[in-house]
Amino acid sequence: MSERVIEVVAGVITDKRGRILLSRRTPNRDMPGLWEFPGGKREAGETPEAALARELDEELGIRVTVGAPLITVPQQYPSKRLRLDVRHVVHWDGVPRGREGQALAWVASDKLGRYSMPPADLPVVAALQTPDRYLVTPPPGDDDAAWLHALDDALRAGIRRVQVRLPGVPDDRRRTLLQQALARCHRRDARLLFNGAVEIALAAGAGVHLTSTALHDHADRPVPAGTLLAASCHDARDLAQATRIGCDFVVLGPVAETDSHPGQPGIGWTAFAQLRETCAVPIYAIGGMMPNDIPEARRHGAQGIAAIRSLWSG
Ligand SMILES: Nc1nc2c([nH]c(=O)n2[C@@H]2O[C@H](COP(=O)(O)OP(=O)(O)OP(=O)(O)O)[C@@H](O)[C@H]2O)c(=O)[nH]1
Ligand SMILES: [Mg+2]
Repeated sequence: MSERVIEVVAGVITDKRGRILLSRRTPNRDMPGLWEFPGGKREAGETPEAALARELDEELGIRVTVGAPLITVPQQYPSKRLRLDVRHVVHWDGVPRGREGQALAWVASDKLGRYSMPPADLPVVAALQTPDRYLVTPPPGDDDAAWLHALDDALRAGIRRVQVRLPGVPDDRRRTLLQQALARCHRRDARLLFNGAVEIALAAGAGVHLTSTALHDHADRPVPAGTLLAASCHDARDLAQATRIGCDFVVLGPVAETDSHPGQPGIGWTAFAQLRETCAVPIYAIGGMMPNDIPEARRHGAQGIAAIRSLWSG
């Protein structure tokens, strides 16, 4: 494994209609024909902002104002390691042209998935398209109404992805709770994944969240395309298996110590980023995570955070 990390800066350039500019790699470079966010390698002594401005002038002939960081993706390729630092471009002068003979395309954000991209770009697309918070529900205790009320509060606060865990809840009550939770999520255009038997999730019309144990019970993707599939991962072996069976996203951790596992130290951000390098699946960081950790999570290649306590008010 090569130790030197290539620092790459790329830009998300969005037009007034919300379309994003992609650039196609030309035949004479590595990964020819794949679509990417315009940008390139940072030179020694250059800030990321200066490097991106220079690359976009060279490649597209535009002068840009570089805005907020979106995500930084550490990625191991067969022959190199890179860190892809993606920034929003807030303003530009000039009309983008493929100055190096490359094709360009303005693509609606929800159509980005139709373009073949390098592995490091999959977490970037996920960061553009999908929520930065994944709520994991606490057990309902003996008060279903209070639990549903707290779910409504979370949805009202902007949560759009929910993992429902109902350990030890008897069949009938579980079926009813799941239906009621699903109705609330649908009303807010949020997606619900059930952490439990695949048949129960599919029968209810929910997505599936596999535990790190259940993840290894499947040889193939156990749900149709269009039904969300996620898994809990702790190490590179779990991430490889999640990739093999086609998980749409995973959670990885614990990053920090959590109240639910006191005394068990987290893996920390450095190990998190090293694990993220080994795969291309979108990852939420879990374990002691709060909403104000999202920028740090994004800097280490996570698309956001997963949490119970800090995303649930009940
Ligand atoms: N610009 C850009 N590079 C990406 C993306 N995703 C990704 O894996 N890469 C990789 O990051 C590296 C960036 O190199 P580049 O070829 O754009 O570098 P450059 O513009 O400085 O060109 P040059 O090295 O040919 O002079 C390549 O290995 C490329 O495959 C992306 O979205 N945008
Ligand atoms: Mg380039």
